[in-house]
Amino acid sequence: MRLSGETSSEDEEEKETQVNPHICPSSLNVDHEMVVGYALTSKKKKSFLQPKLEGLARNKGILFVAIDLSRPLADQGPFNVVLHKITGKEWFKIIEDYQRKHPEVAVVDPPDAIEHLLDRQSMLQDVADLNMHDCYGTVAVPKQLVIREDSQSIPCEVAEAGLSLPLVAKPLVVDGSPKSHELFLAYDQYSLVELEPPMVLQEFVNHGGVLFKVYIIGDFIKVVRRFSLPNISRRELSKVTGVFPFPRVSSAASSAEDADLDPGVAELPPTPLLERLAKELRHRLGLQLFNIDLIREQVNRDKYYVIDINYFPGYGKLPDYEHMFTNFLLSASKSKGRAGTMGSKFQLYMQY
Ligand SMILES: O=P(O)(O)O[C@H]1[C@H](O)[C@@H](OP(=O)(O)O)[C@H](OP(=O)(O)O)[C@@H](OP(=O)(O)O)[C@H]1O
Ligand SMILES: Nc1ncnc2c1ncn2[C@@H]1O[C@H](COP(=O)(O)OP(=O)(O)O)[C@@H](O)[C@H]1O
Ligand SMILES: [Mg+2]
Ligand SMILES: [Mg+2]
Repeated sequence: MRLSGETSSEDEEEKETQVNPHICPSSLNVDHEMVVGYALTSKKKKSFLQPKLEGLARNKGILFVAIDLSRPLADQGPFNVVLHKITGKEWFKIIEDYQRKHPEVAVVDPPDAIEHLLDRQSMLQDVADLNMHDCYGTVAVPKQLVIREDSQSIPCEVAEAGLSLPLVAKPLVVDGSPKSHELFLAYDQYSLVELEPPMVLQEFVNHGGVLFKVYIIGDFIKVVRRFSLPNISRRELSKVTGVFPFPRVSSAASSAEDADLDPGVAELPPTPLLERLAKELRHRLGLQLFNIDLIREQVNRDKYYVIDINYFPGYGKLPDYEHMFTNFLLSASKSKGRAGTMGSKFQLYMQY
């Protein structure tokens, strides 16, 4: 279905996407199949809700409407789908209450499932439990240790846990703040006392300097290559001491898609492995929108490690995300509608 009065002219299409997002959808004179309420930070809105996405969505009968955080959610809508990426207990409670009162709405995703990804220890727990050994490769988590307080005890704890150097030190909590992405490389365990807990210490894995970002949008999977930290040789390790901050090496600006890479490094992970990993994690995490940072061990090329999982990542930089996302929204809304008559327990299973 289309918005009424729609024409094929690009200019008009552009104008129509500018519909005031604060207008109550029921008051709009439009013929839309579904309304998607969204609560996103201005940064996320800018990177995700691009005119091309809004235009394509409108052609498929999907209208995006901004949720006004200063007004009760119950007074807004009606929505078929609610998309959100706002952290904080207050918002999580609002969205949970809303889902209880409106089981017919597909809330993407449930706050308790998102919360699981806000801590770098619980984030990787489900991968550790996966037991993926015979699927064109093995998928694991690098050995890691959580330090909650008292940095003086770190050298002992690292030795007791049997962690091998070098280590990557990552803030335990991931809340979208720049601080939660301030990571360090540690060449010796004694220098770790300089760092500020709470943090995770994770074994560094040589992986040829390229990382795979595996994007999941419901049933859709898309993988891209990004540059990452280069290998660290034994020689370098024996000569260097200290902890060193490093910048966001695998951001969108570090795409390795067009780089002239060694074929052994560039080769994408096997599709069956990615499909199984994505399916298992969707099910175990109870999430539809996330990405996985995956690296392949340099020496043992059928060994993969998940090092990071991000909720509602930067889809806007993914080629063709508009098609995948709009199709996902249509199916999320439909499966919720179908399952709505079958009781809420069943709805969850219907989505996987
Ligand atoms: O933790 P890592 O692995 O770095 O993942 C980040 C976060 O998902 C960021 O989202 P948020 O800031 O909401 O946490 C996202 O930024 P955008 O939302 O601006 O796209 C980044 O996109 P890239 O910049 O494409 O990497 C993505 O790489
Ligand atoms: N265990 C590891 N071994 C090798 N490189 C790693 C490891 N952990 C992180 N990195 C590198 O550090 C980058 C950032 O780490 P990540 O855990 O993804 O944190 P963030 O949430 O800030 O993206 C990764 O993209 C990768 O380049
Ligand atoms: Mg990452
Ligand atoms: Mg991350």
